[in-house]
Amino acid sequence: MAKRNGKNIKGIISALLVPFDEEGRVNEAGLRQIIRHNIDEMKVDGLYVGGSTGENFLIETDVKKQIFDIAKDESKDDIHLIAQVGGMNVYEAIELGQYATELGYDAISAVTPFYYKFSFAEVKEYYQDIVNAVDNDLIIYSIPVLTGIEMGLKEFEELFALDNIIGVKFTAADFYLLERLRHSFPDVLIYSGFDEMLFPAAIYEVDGAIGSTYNVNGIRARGILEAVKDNDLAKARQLQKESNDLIEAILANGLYPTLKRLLQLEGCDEGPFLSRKPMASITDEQLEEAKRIHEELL
Ligand SMILES: CC(=O)N[C@H](C=O)[C@@H](O)[C@H](O)[C@H](O)CO
Ligand SMILES: CC(=O)C(=O)O
Repeated sequence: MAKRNGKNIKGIISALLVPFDEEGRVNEAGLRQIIRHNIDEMKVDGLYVGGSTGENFLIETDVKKQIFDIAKDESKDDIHLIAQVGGMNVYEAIELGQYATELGYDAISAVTPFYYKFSFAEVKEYYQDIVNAVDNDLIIYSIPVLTGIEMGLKEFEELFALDNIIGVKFTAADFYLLERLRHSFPDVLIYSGFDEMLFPAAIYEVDGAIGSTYNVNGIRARGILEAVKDNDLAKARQLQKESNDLIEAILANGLYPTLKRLLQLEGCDEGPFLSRKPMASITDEQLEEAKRIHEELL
């Protein structure tokens, strides 16, 4: 029986990074350190497990389950857990959704299916199939720049009308659509998906933010949400500026390898922090730059 805690998930949620070893296996000790770093140092409200940031589309179903297990075991009930289960295989999405629900995940999330140019009718049926089969709350993951699936107000309205769909991780720079969604669906949970645009998203009263850089920049991000709530826009803008100096440098140096290196420099030091092939692991030059980023921008 699902706990149905989805509606409580607000605030800063890190998209969990996963360190791999030379053979592409999960470095469990390192992963546990990253989870602890998020909880103890970044003070995050939750973790988004199995996202792009976790290199999730590069790994096997049983490894996805292993990562869900480790995240639950390490974080217990201290924070909210969202399991990203979506992909191009709806049967796998259902299997993973049921698995994470059994483990006690507060909600599941599913990216829109990608690669083939699916029609909206196909996308809707995909979500319908998942919520029919999984007894949990579901957060849509919309990231058109990577999936090619663009949805407007009408499409979101149809999806939000499905039972158990409670929110959307909105990873787009379309602030017009964001405003229309917020205004039209005051009870739907909306999470900002681009960390570099958290401040403007917060002005439109998103419920929280889900992103990769919160693994290392969670404190500033929380500061942005709080400053906007307190109507201190100058402070929020300053924190976004500092965050974006950091994010710009991270993106230029390679997003996931640099984030993993920054975590190592923050003391998550157990075992290899490699990427899953075909994603490249960090080079010596990138290591040097990560050191500079750590010293000057974090
Ligand atoms: C593809 C990807 O990683 N997207 C993340 C969330 O959706 C973001 O957190 C970005 O990584 C971040 O905003 C940097 O661009
Ligand atoms: C939220 C994000 O970065 C992800 O898909 O992992």
